[in-house]
Amino acid sequence: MLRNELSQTILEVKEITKRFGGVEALRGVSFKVNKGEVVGLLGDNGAGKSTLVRCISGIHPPDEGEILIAGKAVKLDSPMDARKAGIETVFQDLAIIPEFDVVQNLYLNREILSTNPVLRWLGWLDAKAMAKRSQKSLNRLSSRIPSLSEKIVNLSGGQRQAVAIARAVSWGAEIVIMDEPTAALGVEQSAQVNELIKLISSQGVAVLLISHNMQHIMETCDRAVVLYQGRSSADVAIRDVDKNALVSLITGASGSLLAESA
Ligand SMILES: Nc1ncnc2c1ncn2[C@@H]1O[C@H](COP(=O)(O)OP(=O)(O)OP(=O)(O)O)[C@@H](O)[C@H]1O
Repeated sequence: MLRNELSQTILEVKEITKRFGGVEALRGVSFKVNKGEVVGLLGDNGAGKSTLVRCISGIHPPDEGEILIAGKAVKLDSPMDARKAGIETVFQDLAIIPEFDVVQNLYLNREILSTNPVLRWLGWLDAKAMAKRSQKSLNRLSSRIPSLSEKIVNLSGGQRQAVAIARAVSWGAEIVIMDEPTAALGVEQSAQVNELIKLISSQGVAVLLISHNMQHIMETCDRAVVLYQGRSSADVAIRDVDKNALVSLITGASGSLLAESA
């Protein structure tokens, strides 16, 4: 049974430390995320959440510590390294181009070239193949995007999130990190994003969710990891806490609460 549990750990962050000059933004942070699990990454302003996400996304190399994917230590020197390791990050700006349509955004920087050798040589894209695969990615997310040829600029905030999440998943992500995915959304669209998160986790994709919205965390996450002044101060199952307890952990009022085995 222990072996089964271990084999389910998709991401492990081990004793990560990151300094910026004299500022120690992360001080030996450790936690695990299992396959298909939704874990909230919580912490007050300046606690170290963004720095930790940047370390896991290959943007900031940590000064000390290790990142393991499926039990194997990985060196993430660039966002491409992280992507190759199965880590996709959906940042708040979503990194989508509003003037491009859904398909163009799903295939940004990884367009499929035409199968015809001459057209391929000329750099022609296989629009049909891209549209087919895009539809598959979006179907997988049961999304309500009206049309693949719709420009992003015409989509709602929730639909844009769906496109960004679909792209992350269609790149074969084992773990998707989402930075405040519902911050700019209304109630109904937030609920749709929550549904998407639950859907991809039910398909085995792990999600690390940064949010200041306790309701969102309570509704969506299985577990929460709390950072306090650059340290992991709590690792709790959501079923064991309520909103007030989470807030106390974030503000440091409850002290440290680390699970024996996350
Ligand atoms: N590039 C940088 N250079 C210097 N200091 C930095 C840099 N990035 C982050 N820090 C510092 O590291 C600490 C952690 O910041 P970080 O942005 O990771 O926190 P956070 O939890 O994401 O906060 P917020 O919720 O406000 O975004 C802060 O003291 C911050 O000032």
